[in-house]
Amino acid sequence: MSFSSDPVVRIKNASIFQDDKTVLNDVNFEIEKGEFVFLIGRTGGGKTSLLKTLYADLDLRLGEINVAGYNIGNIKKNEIPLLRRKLGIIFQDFQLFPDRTVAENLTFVMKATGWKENSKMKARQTEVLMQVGLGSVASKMPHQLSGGEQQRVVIARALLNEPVILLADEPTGNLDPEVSQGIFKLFQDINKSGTAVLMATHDHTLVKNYPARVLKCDGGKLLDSKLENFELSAKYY
Ligand SMILES: Nc1ncnc2c1ncn2[C@@H]1O[C@H](COP(=O)(O)OP(=O)(O)OP(=O)(O)O)[C@@H](O)[C@H]1O
Repeated sequence: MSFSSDPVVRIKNASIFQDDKTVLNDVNFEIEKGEFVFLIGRTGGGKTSLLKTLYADLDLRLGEINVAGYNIGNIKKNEIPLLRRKLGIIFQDFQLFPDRTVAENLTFVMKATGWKENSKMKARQTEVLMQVGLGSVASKMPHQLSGGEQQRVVIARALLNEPVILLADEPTGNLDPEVSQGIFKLFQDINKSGTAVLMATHDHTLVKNYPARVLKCDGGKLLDSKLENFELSAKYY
């Protein structure tokens, strides 16, 4: 059972694996409702693996992880879609279907997560598209949108089910600096409205300019700026 004051993410003594290799050892942290947290570290340091473990894409073999009230260590296969309904996942692997309109892309996710009534689906789509600053793109194909607009649609899709936390892997990667700024501002706005954010990034300018808690994958350990000071400058990640 989960209570409204419980952290959104709670990790105790967990190890993160890729195949038989331990990527991170003895990971411990909590993320509270509405918190904003950066996840940094060198390429191959384990950011993506950690995020994938949180949404039950990688098995948890050691330690305890609780996400949005689900115990990831013993989650059943048929509970995984229910867990993911509570999360907004923004990953390179989850791009838009190129052969479907924006509305069809959103409808696909909604049907897969239990939405049935067309009128309600349409209303919610309009809401989330407005929230990400896109008024009139529902009937467009992804290729008719700029990279930044496509990323906004991906974020809108992640918001459809009012997630308690957004898990984002390099959401501003591959975008011009100015467009990245706009996307980052959108994450800030979403966070201000109460959704927690865990964002993996290599963009040291963002991390430097926006004071927030930082978790850093560093040599198989996860450091937490809440507990210790560490170097944030670019040359270290
Ligand atoms: N599918 C996979 N199968 C086996 N090993 C993998 C797989 N994906 C990643 N790894 C390994 O796991 C380790 C952690 O990789 P991970 O992708 O989590 O790091 P990262 O910090 O997200 O890196 P990047 O910043 O480049 O995205 C690396 O040594 C990587 O080679």
